[in-house]
Amino acid sequence: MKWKITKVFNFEAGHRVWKQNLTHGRGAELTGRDVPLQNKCVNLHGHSYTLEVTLGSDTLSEQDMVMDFYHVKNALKDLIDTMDHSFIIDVNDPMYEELKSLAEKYGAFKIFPVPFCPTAEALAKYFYDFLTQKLEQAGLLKDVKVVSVVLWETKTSKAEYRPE
Ligand SMILES: Nc1nc2c(c(=O)[nH]1)N=C([C@H](O)[C@H](O)COP(=O)(O)OP(=O)(O)OP(=O)(O)O)CN2
Repeated sequence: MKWKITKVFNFEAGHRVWKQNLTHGRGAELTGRDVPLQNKCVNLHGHSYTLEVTLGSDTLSEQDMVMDFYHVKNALKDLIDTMDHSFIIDVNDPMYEELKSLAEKYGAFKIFPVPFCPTAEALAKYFYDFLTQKLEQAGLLKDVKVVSVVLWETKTSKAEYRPE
């Protein structure tokens, strides 16, 4: 694609990687047996997420833009506002029902249910699919595509989803 633009978003959210399995998961062979393994990401914890959304096009609009950054921001604004300060939880997580009833009982925290373990990889795809659907609904997909979504979970860890 000839042009690419990137918009960056920040939000805070909690989650837990209930599927983390450092002992038997992919790559376990790379960590020495003598290293004490702690699946610390199964704990409820939070991140200051940074989301980088890249759109691309081979043509520019009448305004000489791929798309105004303002519109990119607004396409994701409601979703980001909803996820901000929420607890992102997999509906398949064994703790889901209990955490959901706690959230309902006390009304003290909002949960954001998703149908997958909320790793950075899976969340990056979630944002990709959401934005692609928005572009499709607006009839924009013939001109503009989502090129990639990068999600920073910590200062040292990010995941990228780029299907092509
Ligand atoms: N491939 C993935 N691995 C891990 C994910 C993930 O989404 N994808 N997530 C986690 C945890 O959520 C964790 O909070 C982040 O992991 P990690 O980078 O290991 O965090 P640290 O702060 O310990 O990193 P340091 O660089 O050692 O400070 C786990 N793995």
